[in-house]
Amino acid sequence: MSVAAVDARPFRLNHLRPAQPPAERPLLQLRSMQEGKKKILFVTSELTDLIKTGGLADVSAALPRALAALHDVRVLIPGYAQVMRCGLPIRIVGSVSGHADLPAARIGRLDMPDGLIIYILICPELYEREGLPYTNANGQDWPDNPLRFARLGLAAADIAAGTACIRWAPELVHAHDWPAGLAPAYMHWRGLRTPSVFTIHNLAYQGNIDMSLRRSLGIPGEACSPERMEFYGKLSLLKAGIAYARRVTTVSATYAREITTSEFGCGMEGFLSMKARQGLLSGLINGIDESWEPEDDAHLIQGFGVHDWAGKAANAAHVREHFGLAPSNGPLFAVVSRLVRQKGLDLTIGVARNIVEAGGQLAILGCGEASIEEELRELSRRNPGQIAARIGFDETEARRLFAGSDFLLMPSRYEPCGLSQMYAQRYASLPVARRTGGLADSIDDGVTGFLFDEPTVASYRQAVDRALSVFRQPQLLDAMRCRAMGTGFFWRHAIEPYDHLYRQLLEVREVAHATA
Ligand SMILES: Nc1ncnc2c1ncn2[C@@H]1O[C@H](COP(=O)(O)OP(=O)(O)O[C@H]2O[C@H](CO)[C@@H](O)[C@H](O)[C@H]2O)[C@@H](O)[C@H]1O
Repeated sequence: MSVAAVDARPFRLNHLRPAQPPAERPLLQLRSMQEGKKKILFVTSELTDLIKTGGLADVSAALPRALAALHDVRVLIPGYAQVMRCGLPIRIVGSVSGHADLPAARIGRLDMPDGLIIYILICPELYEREGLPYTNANGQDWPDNPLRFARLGLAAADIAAGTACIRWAPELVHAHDWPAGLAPAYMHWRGLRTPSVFTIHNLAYQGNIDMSLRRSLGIPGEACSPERMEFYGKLSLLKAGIAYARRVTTVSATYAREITTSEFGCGMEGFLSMKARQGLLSGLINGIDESWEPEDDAHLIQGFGVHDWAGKAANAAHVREHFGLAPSNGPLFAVVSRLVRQKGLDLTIGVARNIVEAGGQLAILGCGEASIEEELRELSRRNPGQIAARIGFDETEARRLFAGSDFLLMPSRYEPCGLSQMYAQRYASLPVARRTGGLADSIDDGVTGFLFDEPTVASYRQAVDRALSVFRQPQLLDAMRCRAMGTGFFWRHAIEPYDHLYRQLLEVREVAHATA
């Protein structure tokens, strides 16, 4: 999850379809499914429908919808200016009182057209300002972020305790990334028995704050130890989530293992290893929502299906024209990415010449750190007609790039899961990616994409060469594209482990109640 500066425009409200129970399910079974539905509150700082800076927003929007057939999942999100002016009615349904320096706030309810219920934490002095969720327009963190996201965590605890007066109380709270890390903590400090799950989408963003803020956030003294949320002399909101949640998940099995090592653990490897040994840490791979359908995606210039590459070519022609690339029959490589060090753009700059010398072209869409943006602009200036970088955030162009490109470049230094490589495969663009995290778990090397091991230009170049070689073999290219399109990483195939986890935690709770 990003703290980098990106545009956060509202997205099409209807592009996510709710998961439907299969039509042939007998009525009785459906009724018992309804009865078995558990009330779950997602706590998140981004949601694609309303505000997005990266993959967290996609998961926060798609996973509750995919789970809707099994559970009553609702979402709590801060009432940023972009959320408050989303154009849909927000009804005030409750309120939460102040605590320490956290101001009182109101709870609004937003019913999305597809039925998803979103609770909005309305607190104008904390959230209604021009800028992005974590930063101002210049990319600097909001100085009151500790207060802003502590308020989010405490509101979740208020809702779980039933003190927010919204006439709905979750049986389980699922908090995401550091901005929601204090939700399980406040629940614990309030003595609530409602179980909580905390998901790490990106361990590198930790929400570490000054210890002197403890009192103003209403954090008790017991929290300031290495077994809790103290982290090298600071208080870490991410570590609070890990410490106090009943279970911790991250977004792929490989990343779950990686973060217990010093290479990927960002200083928390010891703490996470302990959680893993206790059986409290697991990796559940992300999915993609049902809108990723190349045959009828309204964003595309022309739809296409397997073996039918005319539509793909139409999108490629559009991309070339839109990006100012010369007409060509050569391979088209794409980058759709937040521009941060994690994503390895420096490595892509290192292989760019190989691509161009082999007759390939490169179209880059992204935004983020100013220095990386400038390096990419410079790369584009040096290779007119062959390499083009568009700095910005654009959902439609991103989809057209996935559809029009032959290969997607994703040389991430680490990647908790990654969604872009899943979108690309669905749209028959073969990912060239580092064998790490969710990239290793979602790309079948030589079958649906190309993996390389070391975060070096030399290792990456070998994978790019393999991609170029496949491009010269149309039958093999066709076969790999068809296999990639068939991988179908849809959420409907990925929700079962979440359902299992929720039920496991709730059963433990019911047994504890029964024996109390
Ligand atoms: N300029 C641009 N214009 C339009 N769309 C753009 C864009 N730049 C990026 N995107 C889109 O933003 C999303 C990025 O999601 P990723 O999962 O690939 O990475 P991110 O690092 O943000 O997410 C973090 O959280 C997710 C969710 O768990 C993990 O998958 C991931 O590994 C972790 O780093 C994708 O939907 C992508 O298409």
